[in-house]
Amino acid sequence: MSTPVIGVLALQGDVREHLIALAAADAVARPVRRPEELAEIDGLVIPGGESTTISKLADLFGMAEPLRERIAAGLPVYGTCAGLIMLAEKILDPRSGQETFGGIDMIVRRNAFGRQNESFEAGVTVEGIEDGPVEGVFIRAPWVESVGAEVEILAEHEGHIVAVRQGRVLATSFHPELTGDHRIHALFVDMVRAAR
Ligand SMILES: NC(=O)CC[C@H](N)C(=O)O
Repeated sequence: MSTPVIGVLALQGDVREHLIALAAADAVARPVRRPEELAEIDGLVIPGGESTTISKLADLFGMAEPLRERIAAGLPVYGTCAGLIMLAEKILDPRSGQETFGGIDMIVRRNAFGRQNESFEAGVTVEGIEDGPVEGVFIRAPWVESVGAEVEILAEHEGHIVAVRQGRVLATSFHPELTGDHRIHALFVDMVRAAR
């Protein structure tokens, strides 16, 4: 089978780190900014950054609606941090005008672990990831406040949900793309392969 092509939503955030991690996990990775580029990818990563900005730019670039539709139609997606927020059905504390793409039946709380200076790293045991915990880098990280019946909880940190999966959509509160450990990207690449 040919190598899957995975886009990284390149409106704002740590796009480059995801491109590198995906390539290391044996995918063809490319930045995606325009609606027509969605037709050329087998899966999509929504990076970490600032979800209010990503939301605004997605509207401006005409990406919000096409993306919502592709995700609802089964496009495999992985969101980290701000990307996790963009995949929620509901944000507890949205900024005005902040909208999400949906994909996971969950309610998230932005900046739940504290502000920038309260960023931290911690080992996180993730369901389905072998060979020990991953290094969780939490930067103004959200947590998942609650999930619907279809959502699998893959990891918790201090009693808060920090990794989830619903069908072909995966999300983590933390940033594996910043660690050089590509196991979670490899899991996502496997999900994309299985969906083809
Ligand atoms: N590291 C991050 O992606 C931070 C997310 C940011 N706090 C937001 O609400 O979008």
